[in-house]
Amino acid sequence: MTKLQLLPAVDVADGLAVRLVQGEAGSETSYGDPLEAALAWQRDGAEWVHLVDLDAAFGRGSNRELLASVVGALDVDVELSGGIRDDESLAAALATGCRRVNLGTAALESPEWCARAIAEHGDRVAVGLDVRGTRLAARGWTQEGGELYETLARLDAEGCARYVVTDITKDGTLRGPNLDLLREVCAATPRPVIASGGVSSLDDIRALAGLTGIGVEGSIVGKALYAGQFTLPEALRLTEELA
Ligand SMILES: O=C(O)c1ccccc1N[C@@H]1O[C@H](COP(=O)(O)O)[C@@H](O)[C@H]1O
Repeated sequence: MTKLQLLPAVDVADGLAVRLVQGEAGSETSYGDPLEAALAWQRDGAEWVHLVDLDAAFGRGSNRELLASVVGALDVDVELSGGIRDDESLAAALATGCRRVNLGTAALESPEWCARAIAEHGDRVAVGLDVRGTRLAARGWTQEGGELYETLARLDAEGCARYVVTDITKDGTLRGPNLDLLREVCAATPRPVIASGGVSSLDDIRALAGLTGIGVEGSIVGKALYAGQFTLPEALRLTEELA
């Protein structure tokens, strides 16, 4: 079995590391300094950190300089997302030295711009497919963004290298990942998929590792780590054992 990558999440709102429930603004629990959180994941053995500017995703502000300083302080790969929607924000995000950026709203609202970004930057661009049922969500998950499988077909045709698939209804709930959704998305695209939303236990990590053969490359883990459901070293050890 291929080793499942784990991407501990650091979502930032108003300068603090937070976790939301189902992406709802105002539902956050705060976990302090984002740099401390990211460095803790790195010390615990993370090979990736998933770093999100929630204020930029909601269109209510920006933590751009803070996130750039977090990326600069880390030695591990960073997937950076939130508010990357035009040439200027894309250039600034890539200039942080992150390994890749994750486009959400722009992939749905500015398909031509997104296609150009994919063509220019290859696998430094992933697209986040934030899903309720089979409908996509944009702008901090507050706006309707079209049909999942139509969008996936379009992005595949444009050469999108990778997808980050979040079941919004699971995110931050500790209710387990949506394995059926992941199976369906993997059946619909040949490109690798990063799973996101709902991970609550080492059994969930085991179940996700069981999907590497069909295209699940990794999983974002957020609330479960912050809430102490398991530790990152335990989860990393499990992915090694299962590989
Ligand atoms: O990650 C979250 O918990 C989250 C919650 C609510 C809205 C967005 C969220 N995250 C990520 O934001 C980017 C999308 O940003 P944009 O649409 O490109 O500005 C994407 O990674 C979402 O998964």
